[in-house]
Amino acid sequence: MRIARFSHNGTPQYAFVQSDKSSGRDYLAVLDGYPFGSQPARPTGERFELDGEGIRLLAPVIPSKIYGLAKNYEAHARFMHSQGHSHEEHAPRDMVVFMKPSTSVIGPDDPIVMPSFSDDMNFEPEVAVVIGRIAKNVTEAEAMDHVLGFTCVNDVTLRDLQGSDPMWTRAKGFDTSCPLGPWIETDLDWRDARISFRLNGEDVPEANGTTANLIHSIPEQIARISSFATLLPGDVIMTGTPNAYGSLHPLDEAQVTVEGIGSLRNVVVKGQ
Ligand SMILES: CC(=O)CC(=O)C(=O)O
Repeated sequence: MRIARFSHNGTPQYAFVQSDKSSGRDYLAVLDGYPFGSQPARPTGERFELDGEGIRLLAPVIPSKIYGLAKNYEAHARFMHSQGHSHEEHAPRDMVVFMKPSTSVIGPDDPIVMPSFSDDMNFEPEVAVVIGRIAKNVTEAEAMDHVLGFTCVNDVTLRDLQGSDPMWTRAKGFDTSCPLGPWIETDLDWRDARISFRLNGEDVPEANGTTANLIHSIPEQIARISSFATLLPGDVIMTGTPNAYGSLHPLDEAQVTVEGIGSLRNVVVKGQ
């Protein structure tokens, strides 16, 4: 099932994304509430065409917290090293977790604003986990019961500041650094979710990968993070960049695709 957050003439609402087989069109079946918690939201009967007038998809959640995994794929760790962005040739054995603030989140088709204080902005396509139920000290075996679903994320990173600042707070936490969407897919094969990236409509095969190659699995990530912080409904975990990253410049179109979810598209604009 696909759960989208959208606005119709400015009012944000949740909906199931449904395909009408006879017309071949996609619809938003409006829900009577929030898709988290013990009372499941139900369709109200109202529906809109997905590409209808006045309809805009929004980031599927406004998380209280966004965690990110760094160097969670061996291919990515090796790529970072080959670019001179990391001293270590291999991925660290221990999990490396960082955060982005909620103000970094943007939705599908929202602009990524390249800050004037950076000359080196990179895309990082990833699978994002959306938490559905409070998770505190959960085991790996229990972890997936706390997940609502999955979405696409672009962990946009200012590589120059990642090297020069003592922390990654600016490099990974600036406004618009977390494009998220297009919706939450609840039925993903998360053990082998295929990630790909297109830049200005062209495939970037060296950025592609699959969650089958994760070093720390999704249940392991949830268990570890919930051992030091309470994960709330709507919180997001970015599971890691599978492979190469690359540069983004003003006017570039960045498109993250996860097979079984869909595509997240954003255009870069120059900031102040
Ligand atoms: C150091 C990084 O930027 C690595 C990262 O974010 C990743 O996904 O891996």
